[in-house]
Amino acid sequence: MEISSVLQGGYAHPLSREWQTRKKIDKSMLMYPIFITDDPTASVEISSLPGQRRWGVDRLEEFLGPLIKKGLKSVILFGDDRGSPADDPAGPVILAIRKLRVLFPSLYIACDVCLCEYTSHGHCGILHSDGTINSPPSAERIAEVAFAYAKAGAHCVAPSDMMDGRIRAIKKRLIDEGFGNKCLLMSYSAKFASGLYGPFRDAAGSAPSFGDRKCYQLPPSAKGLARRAIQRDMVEGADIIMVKPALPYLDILADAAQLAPDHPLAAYQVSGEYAMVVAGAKAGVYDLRAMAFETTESIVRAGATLILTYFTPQFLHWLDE
Ligand SMILES: NCc1[nH]cc(CCC(=O)O)c1CC(=O)O
Ligand SMILES: [Zn+2]
Ligand SMILES: [Zn+2]
Repeated sequence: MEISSVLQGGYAHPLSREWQTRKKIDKSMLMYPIFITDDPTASVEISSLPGQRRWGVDRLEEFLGPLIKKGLKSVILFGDDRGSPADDPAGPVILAIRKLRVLFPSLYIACDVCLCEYTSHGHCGILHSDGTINSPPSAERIAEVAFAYAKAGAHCVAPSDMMDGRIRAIKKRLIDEGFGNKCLLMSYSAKFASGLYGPFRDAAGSAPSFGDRKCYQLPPSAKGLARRAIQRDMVEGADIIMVKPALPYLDILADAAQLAPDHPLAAYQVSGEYAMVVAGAKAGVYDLRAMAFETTESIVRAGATLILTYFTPQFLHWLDE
């Protein structure tokens, strides 16, 4: 089947149908990033991300139950486990997907797909012996992991690796396996090599052990590359286009809204943006709530229909006031 003829994966769920329209910030636009660790009983503070924790599978009910009562609609799962492959059936992310589907049938479950949290070198793809990226097998491996998450019950797979060809490889794999009309494909399309991922790399244990990610994540000033990546991913079958980080890249978000007016648009307010807003408030520069709203409303104004943010629990509360 032609990749461009399969649209149903993008609106198979009531929540992904909501993301098809642009509007003011509301609870359905918030996707909460959570870190699943391999110790099932763990609940461990992440010092670089104030207020956020790593959670074991057995603790998810007490953690998410109250948030779902307040209106949490969706989460995106990140795993950290250098000792086992990303698609290990007993790995933390797959166990969490299965558990959440049973515990909270209405919760929309997206999964970040990458290799860096699971490889010894901490890079997002498979490397040649000289340390450069080997794209074709990387895309195939990423597609295999994405399919494993879809099969476990994920509503959405979201590759953050930035390997060339992975969107086509994943979409094709989902279609070939009969998941084309069930699982949404959200592409981290315009993902920049940013200094704002530091707290996340701490949390997920995914800092590269040598070198950096500049050969696959985009140079911060490369507007043209970002536009080409967005257009490429639309052609390859992405159901949602994402820009990441959010606040320093609002022009890219506005470009994406213009290049992809018919796609839902996601923005990732990343770990360093969150840490920055919290730190500024703590230093008395501004009020936390006011600045959380200002930054998020700016992201929506630039064109986002979906926001991945660590402020989600606080917004669920603030939006009720
Ligand atoms: N591919 C790994 C990944 N997936 C999401 C983030 C960043 C998320 C955040 O900072 O909140 C990163 C870090 C990176 O690429 O270095
Ligand atoms: Zn990742
Ligand atoms: Zn990665």
